[in-house]
Amino acid sequence: MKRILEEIITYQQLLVSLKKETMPVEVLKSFPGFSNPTRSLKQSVASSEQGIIAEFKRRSPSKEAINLKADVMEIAQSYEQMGAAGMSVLTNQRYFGGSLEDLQLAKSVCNLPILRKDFMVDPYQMYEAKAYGADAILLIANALPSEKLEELAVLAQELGLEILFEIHEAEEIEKLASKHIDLIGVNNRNLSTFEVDIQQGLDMLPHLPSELLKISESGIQDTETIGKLIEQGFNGVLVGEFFMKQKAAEQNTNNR
Ligand SMILES: O=P(O)(O)OC[C@@H](O)[C@@H](O)c1c[nH]c2ccccc12
Repeated sequence: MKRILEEIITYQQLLVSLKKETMPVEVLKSFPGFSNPTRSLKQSVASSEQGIIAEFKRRSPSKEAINLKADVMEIAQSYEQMGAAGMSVLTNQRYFGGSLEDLQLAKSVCNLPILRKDFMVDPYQMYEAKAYGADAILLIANALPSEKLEELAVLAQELGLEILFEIHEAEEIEKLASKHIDLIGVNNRNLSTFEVDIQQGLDMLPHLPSELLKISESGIQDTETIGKLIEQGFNGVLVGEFFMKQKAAEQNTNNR
């Protein structure tokens, strides 16, 4: 069942071992991004009405093409104009058609806090995230053992990166101490079957620590659903495909 997730993790580990050779941590530390102050995603979500984290995603394993020709700078600016609280950028090339350069470009053209959306498996990726301008990173409960999650979280915090901790089942919250969590993401999509169940995410709300900011992630396809999720107790939402498809449709009409 966990096949695709396992495949991605194995691939990530291999990729990281190659990158460590070509771009050592010492080099990453010399990137200008390293001295950037953090734009707080947590504060931005907390002070925003709907806490929208808008995602940049060209394709995905569950959908293939979403918006292959998307221009990251244009979209970053339009997300900011639309009033998003933050932007999530997929940096995974193989499965999502994204890159760290996309993240760097997004960061450079808007003032939104930027989340590096990727499968984090190694401390190296924390340095990389910081170097390319991320303000926050994603840690997926289901992807790693507790000890590894903690190791990555400690380093991320040392580097000034905030943490969005993603769970799919309420019990997974126990895999990482809340002192390491800035935002908790409830993924409505099962990463093994790709099935989406927004109600299941809503049902988890009473089981989550009340002091943490809660984000409903994935499968949100209209503004009514955003309103409903916020009304029922989420502090924010993470929306990718819906916005990226809208942008693709706008592009088509403009080019006609
Ligand atoms: O495009 P959607 O259905 O609105 O979903 C966005 C986001 O939640 C999704 O991309 C996502 C959630 N968790 C992830 C982990 C890795 C990669 C991607 C994701």
